[in-house]
Amino acid sequence: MAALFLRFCHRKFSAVGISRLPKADNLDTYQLHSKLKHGTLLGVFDLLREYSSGSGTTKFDFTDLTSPHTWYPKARKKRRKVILHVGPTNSGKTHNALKQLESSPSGIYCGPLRLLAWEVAKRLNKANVPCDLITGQEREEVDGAKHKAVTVEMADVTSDYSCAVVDEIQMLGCKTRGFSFTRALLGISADELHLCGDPAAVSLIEEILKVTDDDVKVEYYERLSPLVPLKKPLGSFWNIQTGDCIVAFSRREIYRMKKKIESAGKHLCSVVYGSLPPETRTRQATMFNDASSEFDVLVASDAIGMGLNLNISRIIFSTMKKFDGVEMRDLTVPEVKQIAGRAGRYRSKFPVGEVTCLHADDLSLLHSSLESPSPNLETAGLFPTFDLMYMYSRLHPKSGIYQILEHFLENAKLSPNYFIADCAEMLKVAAFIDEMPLSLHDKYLFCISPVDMNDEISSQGLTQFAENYAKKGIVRLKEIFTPGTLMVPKTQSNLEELESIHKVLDLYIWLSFRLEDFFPDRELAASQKSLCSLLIEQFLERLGWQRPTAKRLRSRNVSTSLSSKNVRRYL
Ligand SMILES: Nc1ncnc2c1ncn2[C@@H]1O[C@H](COP(=O)(O)OP(=O)(O)OP(=O)(O)O)[C@@H](O)[C@H]1O
Ligand SMILES: [Mg+2]
Repeated sequence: MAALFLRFCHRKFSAVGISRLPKADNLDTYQLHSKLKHGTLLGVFDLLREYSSGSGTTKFDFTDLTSPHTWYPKARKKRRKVILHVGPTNSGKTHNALKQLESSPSGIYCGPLRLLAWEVAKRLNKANVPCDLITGQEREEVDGAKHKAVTVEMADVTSDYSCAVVDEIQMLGCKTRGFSFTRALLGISADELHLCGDPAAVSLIEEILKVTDDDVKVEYYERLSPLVPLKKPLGSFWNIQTGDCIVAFSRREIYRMKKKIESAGKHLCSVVYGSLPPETRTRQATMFNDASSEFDVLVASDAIGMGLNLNISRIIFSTMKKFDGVEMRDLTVPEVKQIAGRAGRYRSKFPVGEVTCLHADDLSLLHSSLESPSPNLETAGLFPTFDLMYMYSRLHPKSGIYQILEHFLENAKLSPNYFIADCAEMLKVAAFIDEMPLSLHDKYLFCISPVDMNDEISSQGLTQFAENYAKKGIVRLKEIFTPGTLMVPKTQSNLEELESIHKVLDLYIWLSFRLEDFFPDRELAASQKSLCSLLIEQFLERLGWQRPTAKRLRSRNVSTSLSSKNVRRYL
C-alpha cells in the first residue's frame, strides 16, 4: 500500500514539474514545541483576534515575507559586531573564528555538517572550554558548558551569546538548506557574529544586513599553502600514489574505482560519500588520515567538499560532470574549488596540494574553474516560520499542510534579496500524511524531518511512524524493526539497504527528540544504528583487496546476507 502511494506521489510530483526531490534536514523545532506547550504563541492569537475582529484597521498578510529580520526580536535588540571571514579554501577562516569562540565567555558554532559540529565540539572540549554537541539526532551535554557546537538547522535564536560562528555561510544560497543559514544570519543574538565562507557571499550579506543596524566588517584571507593545478592527467590507475583522493559522483563509480585501484595490488582505499552513515564517514576519513593505517588512498564524492581536514596530497577528478537530480551537468566553479581545496591542507602531512583529472579532456575545465572567481550570490533562502503557517491555518481551518505549504510557495512576497526555499521534499511528505488525524504541528514535524523520500525504505519508515503515531500515539521500534536481524551485507544492493535502514533509525531518533513521550525507544534505535554502521564498515573492509602478508584488520565472521525481502519485514 505504502509503495503504491509512493508511486502515486512520484507521478503527481512529476506532473507538476517537481522532479528534483531534495533532502529535508533536521530543523530545530524544540523552541516551537515548547512555545506551543507553554502557550507563548499568545501573540499569535492576539494577532488573529485583531485580524478577525473586522475592525478594518488591521490587515495582516501572512504570506508577506519581505521583512524577515523582524522575525527575530532578540537579535534586533543588539547592534551585533559582524565579522565576515572570507577567502579561498584552506585559508584559516574557520580556525580564526573558532579562536574567538574559544576565548569568549559563551558561544555557539553552527556548521553545515554533523562532522564539522563534532570536530568543533571536540576541539573546544580539548581546549578546556566545555562545549555541548547538538545536532538533529544527538545531544551530548557537558557539565557547565556555555558553548554549543550545532548543525545550522539547530541554531538557537532565543538565547544570548557573546560569540557565534556560522561556517560555510555561502550556503545561504542553497535551494533547500539556504533558509537555515539565513535564519542563523538574521536570528542569532550574539555580541559578535563570525561568518566564514566564500567571498561570493559578501555583497549579498552586506545588503541583507543593511536593515539590521549591525556593524559589518569584512576580513579577506589568502590560502595558507599552495594548490598546484597539474598540466598532466592521471591517465592510468597505475599512477595512483599514497595520499591521492579520486573524486567520483555515484556510489557505483566509487566502488568501481576502489576495486580497480585495489586490484592493482599497491593501495587500499577508504571511501567517503553522502549516504554512508556520518560516523562511518568519520572513521573512513580517520583511517585515511592515519599514516600507520594501510588505507592510503581515498575514493570520495563531493561529500568531502566542505571544511573537512584530510591528509590529501592530490585530488583527481574522475569526471567533471555530475548528475544533480535533474540532469548531468558540468561541475560549477564553486564546486570545483571546494573539492580541489581539500588537497594540501596547511600543517598536514602534504602541505603542498596538487589537483588534476583522470582524463586529459577534462583538464581545461578544471584549470579555467580554478582561475575563475565564484559568481556572486544574488539571493538567500527563506522559509516561513511555523508561527506564520499556524496563523494562516487558523484562518483557513480546512486546509491541510500540503495546501498551506503550496499557498506559501505560490503567494510568498519576498524582497529582492531572497528566494523561497525549494520544499518539494516537504510537499511530498505532506501529501503522504495529510489524510492522517494529526495536528498541524505534528504534520509540520514530519514534513521537516530528515527523511529521504527518494529512498523507498526511508519513506516507508516515515509512513509507518506517522501511521502508528496517528493511530496509537506511542511508536515502539520493535513493532517495525526486529533487533538482532542485521547482518554484514554481501552485495552492493545489500549495502544500499543497510544504509537505508540506518536512515530510518536516524529518523526515529530525530522524532524521539521532538516527540519524546511518543517515541520512547531512542536507546534501542541508537544501538541498532551504531550496529548498522559497524556492519557497513565490515563490508567495506572485506571489499578491500588484502595483501597476503599484510596485517589483517579486525573483522567479524558473519556470513549471512540481508535480503531485500528481509528489509521489508523490518519496516
Ligand atoms: N594560525 C594557524 N595556526 C595553526 N593552524 C592553523 C592556523 N590557521 C589555520 N590552521 C589550520 O589549517 C587548516 C585549514 O584551516 P581552516 O580549516 O580554518 O581553513 P578554512 O579557510 O576554513 O578552509 P575551508 O574553506 O576549507 O573550510 C586547519 O587544519 C587549521 O587548523
Ligand atoms: Mg572552514
